[in-house]
Amino acid sequence: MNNKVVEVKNLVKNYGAKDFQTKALKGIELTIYQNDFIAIMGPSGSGKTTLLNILSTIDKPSLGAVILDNMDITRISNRELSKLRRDKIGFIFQDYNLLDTMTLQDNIALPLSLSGVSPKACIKRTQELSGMFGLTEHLKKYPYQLSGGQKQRGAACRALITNPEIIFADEPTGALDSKSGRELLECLKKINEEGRATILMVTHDPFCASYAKDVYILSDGMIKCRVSKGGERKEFYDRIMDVQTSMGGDFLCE
Ligand SMILES: Nc1ncnc2c1ncn2[C@@H]1O[C@H](COP(=O)(O)OP(=O)(O)OP(=O)(O)O)[C@@H](O)[C@H]1O
Repeated sequence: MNNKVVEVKNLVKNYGAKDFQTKALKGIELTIYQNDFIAIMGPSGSGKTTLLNILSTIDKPSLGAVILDNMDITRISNRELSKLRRDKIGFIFQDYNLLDTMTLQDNIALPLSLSGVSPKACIKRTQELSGMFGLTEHLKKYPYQLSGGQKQRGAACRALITNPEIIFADEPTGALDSKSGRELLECLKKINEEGRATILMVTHDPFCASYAKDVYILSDGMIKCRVSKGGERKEFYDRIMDVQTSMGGDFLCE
């Protein structure tokens, strides 16, 4: 059995004051093991973003715990949080979040250089990762000279460069055309299969989710079911679609 990376215990999130409360998460229990590739799906308003924001330390829960490295990361100091975000967690956002004034190479290497790694080692690691993501010839370019797909693959390299314990991805293909989305997902799948990344992504897209190994369906702030891969991706996609249909239609955001 693989090691536990993140343990989510009885996570509750209520927004607003007592009389006008929205119960966004109603007691989520979830364990993420090393080398998992998990997709969280669910209808609009089911709590996906809320869950991801709490797991990735952007927001705090009303109740419950998120254990990473024997620490409850919902209760640590800001200083410990910065270190945790820098060393242990990688993020891939829908809109890339690359810095416009830096080349792709410098963008990818940024988390490493901030950690004080030598320029030579930064370049070596950047070249290795960017090669895996088909970006070698684009490293000297600035973000405005790159396609959306190239930018997002660059953002994935930046998320991976410190070898974080876990990568959180928020609709990573949301702004990409289908070909670029597929290229990104193939890269993430490969790096996960090689045992180099544990990934949790939120998506409303069954095609995107079918690249994961397990899909958790959120509904009304609770995990309603888990669909695990087993066979081929296409067969997994069909099963995800079946579950989606059986739960009353598609999960597309409005
Ligand atoms: N800052 C907030 N204040 C009050 N209510 C909020 C806030 N953020 C989210 N909510 C509510 O919490 C519930 C869960 O929202 P959340 O954004 O997590 O859903 P989601 O599954 O990510 O939806 P979508 O797929 O549309 O992005 C919704 O009912 C939403 O209206």
